Amino acid sequence: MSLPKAELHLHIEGTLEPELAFELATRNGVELPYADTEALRKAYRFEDLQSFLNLYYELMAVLRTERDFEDLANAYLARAAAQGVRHAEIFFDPQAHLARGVGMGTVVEGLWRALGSSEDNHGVSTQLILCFLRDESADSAMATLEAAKPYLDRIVGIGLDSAEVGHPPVKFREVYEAAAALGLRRVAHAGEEGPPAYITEALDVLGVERIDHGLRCMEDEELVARLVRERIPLTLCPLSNVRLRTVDVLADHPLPAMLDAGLLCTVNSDDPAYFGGYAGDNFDAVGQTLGLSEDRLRELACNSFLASFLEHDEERRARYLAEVEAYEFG
Ligand SMILES: Nc1ncnc2[nH]cnc12
Ligand SMILES: [Zn+2]
Repeated sequence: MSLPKAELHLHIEGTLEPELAFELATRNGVELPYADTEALRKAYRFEDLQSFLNLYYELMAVLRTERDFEDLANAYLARAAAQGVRHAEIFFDPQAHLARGVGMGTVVEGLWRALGSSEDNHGVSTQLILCFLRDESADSAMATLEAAKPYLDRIVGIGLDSAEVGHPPVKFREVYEAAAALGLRRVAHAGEEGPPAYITEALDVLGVERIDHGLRCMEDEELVARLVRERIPLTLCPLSNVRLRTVDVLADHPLPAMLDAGLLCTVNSDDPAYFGGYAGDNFDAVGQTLGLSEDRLRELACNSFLASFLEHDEERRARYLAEVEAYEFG
């Protein structure tokens, strides 16, 4: 669906399509434990978040040079643009690269080669969000923030991802405080597999402005009321939820109930190469399977721009919102 939209929950490493993975493996002399793209695609059957993360981290071995990160980002931006994405706030996972000896500069400069010219090349404005891996230590997160300091002009904010259960937000209190002092915006994954209490903690302890996923808020009526009252955006990822078995089937997804409750929901793709669809595919899927009306789809698209970190450019935001209003469904 080419309805104009912002993508606010997208891991750039999760856009690594099998074809590009093999191309980069060949270019860098990295051996992948899969015979070909077809064999790799067959590995894309996940039991839960961890089983996905195992493959996600394994395949990152092919990303080694600035050019690799540039190619990865350009491939994503071209696909996103074709599906109506006008603005993308893109996560990256530096710790997963630093651990392999790939430096912060290689990652950020490589991504920036694509992001810096994205408006001209793809018609997509972009921002970059550095994510900490919550299954690594708080000290490691702090060292990562330190390593990012020379690149802060390229980074709008910080996030928190990877294995959620057992790694509550409070573990990262100090690093979020340090990031806030640097003027960085704050988001965090919470309530994907973890309990509603992690959502509350992310708001109260980490001071986040958006919750990534947040699906499990629906188990706590008071929390839902608070999220509605405080207009906290949730960056939902419906196809991801099905692939990672957070919901059994898309038809059971709580998105309609969440919209009815007045939550500020957005629809995003998370790791589109792994979960069977980019942003527009997610919109198509919820439109068709959940029977969302055109008004609801338009509301989701408007929400994405309202929830974005575009305050510095209200003129642009107004232009994007006008594009949503003017969009004609086919
Ligand atoms: N859906 C997800 N949840 C947590 N960490 C992630 N890293 C990449 N995708 C993720
Ligand atoms: Zn995610």
